[in-house]
Amino acid sequence: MDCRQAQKNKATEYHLGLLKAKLARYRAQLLEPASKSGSSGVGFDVQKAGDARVALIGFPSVGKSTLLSKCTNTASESAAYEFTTLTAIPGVIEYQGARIQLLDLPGIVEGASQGRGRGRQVVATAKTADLILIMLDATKPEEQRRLLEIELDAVGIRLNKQKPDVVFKRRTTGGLTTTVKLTKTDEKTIRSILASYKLHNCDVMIREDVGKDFLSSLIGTRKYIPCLYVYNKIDAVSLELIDSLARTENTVVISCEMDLNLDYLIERVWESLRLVKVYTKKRGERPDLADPVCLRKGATIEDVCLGIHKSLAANFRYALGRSSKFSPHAQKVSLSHQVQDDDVVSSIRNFKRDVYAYLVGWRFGQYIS
Ligand SMILES: Nc1nc2c(ncn2[C@@H]2O[C@H](COP(=O)(O)OP(=O)(O)OP(=O)(O)O)[C@@H](O)[C@H]2O)c(=O)[nH]1
Ligand SMILES: [K+]
Ligand SMILES: [Mg+2]
Repeated sequence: MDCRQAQKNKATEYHLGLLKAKLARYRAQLLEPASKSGSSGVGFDVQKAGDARVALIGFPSVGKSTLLSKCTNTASESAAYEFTTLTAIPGVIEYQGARIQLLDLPGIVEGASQGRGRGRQVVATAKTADLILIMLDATKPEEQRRLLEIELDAVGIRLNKQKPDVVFKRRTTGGLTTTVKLTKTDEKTIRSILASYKLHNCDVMIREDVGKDFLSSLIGTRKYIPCLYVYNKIDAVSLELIDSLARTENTVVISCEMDLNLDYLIERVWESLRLVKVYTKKRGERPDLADPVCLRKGATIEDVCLGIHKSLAANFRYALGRSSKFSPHAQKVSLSHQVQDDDVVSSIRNFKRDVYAYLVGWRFGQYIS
């Protein structure tokens, strides 16, 4: 070996050494308790994109990155060692005309919510998701699922639970209305809870038999997020186990490596997101089926307008509603009118440059002009 080659090798070794040290430091951080200044409850700095965000949460090496690489055009490194993924990696699933952001995240460990390593950052990111995929290794003991639920619960994430039906408005005067009989708590307790949060000047309307913890959902510390439990690596377990897992509620079994059931998983993701597709249509033309506006269930004409262009809602007068759920005759509906899946929305400008939006019927995929 000549001298130059030896020097080159030395330089390479040096850089590799630095790189390895850096990686080792990152990996150590993932397991360290959080410092006071460092990893707070703030999520990774990844822009929300597309129509919905789905976060992958799981222990290390369950196959999160393998799944991202299989379902999207983004490659995320996967390997047999733990903490291969060190940050949030977004990919896009295109399905039914919707663009769903899938977020690959570092594996978390028990105690993540308490600040073990980057776990806080991971669970904080999960809180921004429209759907959480709890990814599990089918070859590992069943308790893994409960351990992850505990971590998410600790940061205020309620999985597959309905948000309490309570309306809350800050006002200059206060008032409490209950429209149902309360059995788990009483008005006096609720008043004292409100007072303890110094919420004297607000209107609270309780329309459900809530418990004492309803308030945390009101002030935003609780998030109600749908969740699917995804058992990976079913290529390595018995048929009996696969059978019983697959029959469990909100559960999908897959094998990333063998490409088993991945299409079905995406179908279930789509279903769980409960997105509503609304097609836009230019006057005299057929609706644009290739590029629907995707909205949350319960979305209104106003949301549709905002999804198309900001100015549309501002110039809005009324909409003519003729969705499949309504009579075949056009009728006026307001901005707050809720749209249905497969509705068609069309915008027209009249002479005064006012913008109207109206719905026309779309039934069983059959366009009624
Ligand atoms: N048998 C089997 N192995 C799999 C499957 N999917 C992934 N693996 C393997 O599991 C290991 C971990 O995969 P990763 O995708 O890196 O897992 P991860 O959850 O992203 O891991 P971290 O980023 O370290 O948290 C790799 O060796 C994969 O080849 C599967 O369906 N079956
Ligand atoms: K891994
Ligand atoms: Mg990974």
